Parts: sequence; C-alpha cells; structure tokens
Amino acid sequence: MERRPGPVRRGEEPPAAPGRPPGIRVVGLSVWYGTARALRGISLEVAPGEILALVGPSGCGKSTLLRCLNRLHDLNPAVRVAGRVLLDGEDIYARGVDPAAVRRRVGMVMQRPVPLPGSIADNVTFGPRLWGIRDPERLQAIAERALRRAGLWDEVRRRLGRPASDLSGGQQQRLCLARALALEPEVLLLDEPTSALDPSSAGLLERLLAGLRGRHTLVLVTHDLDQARRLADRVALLIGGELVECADTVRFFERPADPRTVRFLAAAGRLREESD
Ligand SMILES: Nc1ncnc2c1ncn2[C@@H]1O[C@H](COP(=O)(O)OP(=O)(O)OP(=O)(O)O)[C@@H](O)[C@H]1O
Repeated sequence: MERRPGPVRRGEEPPAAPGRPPGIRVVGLSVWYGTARALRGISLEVAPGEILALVGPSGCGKSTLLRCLNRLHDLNPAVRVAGRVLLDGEDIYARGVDPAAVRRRVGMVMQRPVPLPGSIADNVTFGPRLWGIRDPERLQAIAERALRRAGLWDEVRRRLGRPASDLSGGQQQRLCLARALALEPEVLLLDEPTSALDPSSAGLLERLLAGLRGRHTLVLVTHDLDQARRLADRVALLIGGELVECADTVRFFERPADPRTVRFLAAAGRLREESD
C-alpha cells in the first residue's frame, strides 16, 4: 500500500495526491492557557480513515485538543503545548516541521461558517492559490471537485462569481467544507460543524461527512451524542481536561467501562436500562 510522506519540512512542496489517510497518535498531550491547564496528559489513537468523535461537558477541552492536531495553538503565544502528536508516526511538533504545511495536511471546519470576503470561487481556491497554484483551469477544476464533494456544486455552478456572503448558512458551511477539501487534506478536524445549522442543513452536512470516511481521517467535536452515535467509529470522552474513555461507538454507548462515562451518558439520557 502507498505510504504518505511524513510532515512536510520548510521549503518542501507538501503532498497533494490522496492515498491512504494517516493514523493519528496523541501521546501525553497537555495544554496550558497561561497558567491554567486545559488538557492533562491525553493519549489516544485515531485509525486511518476512521471518524473519531470527541464528546464531553462544556469546557472539558474538546476544542483545545482538536486545535493541537493541526498546531493551531501556535498562533497564540499564551498557549503552551507539551506532548506529541504523530501523523503516521511523525511528530508534527518536531523541530523543523512547518506548521503551515501541517495545516495543509490537516484541514479544519469550524462551528460557524465564516466565508472569506470575495466570491464563492475565490473562497474555494483560497488555499490552493496560497500554495502557489496560479493556472486558472487547474484552479477551476480544483474548485469544481471540492464543491462537488461538499455537495454544493449544483447549487452554485452558475454563480461562482457571486459573493460567498449571498449563500445561506447551510450553504456557507458546505462552502467552508469545500474550502478545506480544496487542499486535499489527509485529516479533517470538525469543531461542532452542524451546531449552527438548521436540522435539514445539519443532516445534509452529516451525510457528506459520513461520505468522507475512509478517504480522510476525521476528528469531530460534537455536543450531539446522537450525531456521535450515527457518524463515529469511535468516541472519546473528555472531562476536566482528562481522557476518561475512548471506545468503539457501540461499546461506548452500550457498555461504557468507566463510571464517569456511565454518569455522563445517564445525565444526557443516553444510557439504556438493563431491561431494554
Ligand atoms: N483562548 C483561550 N484562552 C484561555 N482559556 C481558554 C481558551 N480557550 C479555551 N480556554 C479554556 O480551556 C478550557 C477548555 O476549553 P475548550 O474550548 O477546549 O472546551 P470545550 O470542551 O471545547 O468546550 P465547549 O464544549 O463549551 O466548546 C476551558 O476552561 C476554557 O475556558
């Protein structure tokens, strides 16, 4: 099987061809915002091509963990990250690894769709243009492919030059997905991607994400336990910055091992009674 190269070092062209997506291994990861510790020695693995859902009460550190996986905290000097994050065995925090190249391999979709100023096409081709692709035909092909994969092509094909802000909220979130997919990321991080959407747009996005399984490795932060159950192959529960349990989705919901998981699921009304 084709192996992808490791994290790209400064001055190298990042990999673009999709092959087997990488596995992720998080080892002893801790994060501090100033002196406040937000993550406490998290270790977990994400298998190549699977969807891992991160769940837990508000403030438990889900988004903090997600932002470690593409070195987004590097942009905030008040944040300290300790530990390792390995993509196919290579530490993305190793000396000489370019964070921008990591973020190309590890794309992200945020909770609220925030289109960039400019047209629909400009939004989708933003990343590829940043990485030096100039040929208009190539950019158009990239935009079409990404918009198709994000389920938006048929709705926007005749108005690619219109402002992205003209789109509905649900369309804007799919545009953000297209913008991330335009760089052919191997890993996709999703921070509550459907929570700001109406149920129909949320359902559509969820089906699109399910379709990405296998071609990308996905890590999804969600408060929606039904969504985690529908989408994820495995679920990880964080409480107070600690990893409580990481298990196959069915086992997580039906036979949780840790009493704190049992309490969390019971409080959310998601624990089936023995007699069920
Ligand atoms: N930029 C920041 N500066 C300071 N503290 C922060 C920052 N971001 C998060 N925190 C703190 O770190 C802890 C974890 O926050 P985080 O956003 O990762 O939790 P979360 O589980 O994603 O929460 P939610 O479900 O409410 O989005 C919280 O105590 C939060 O207040």
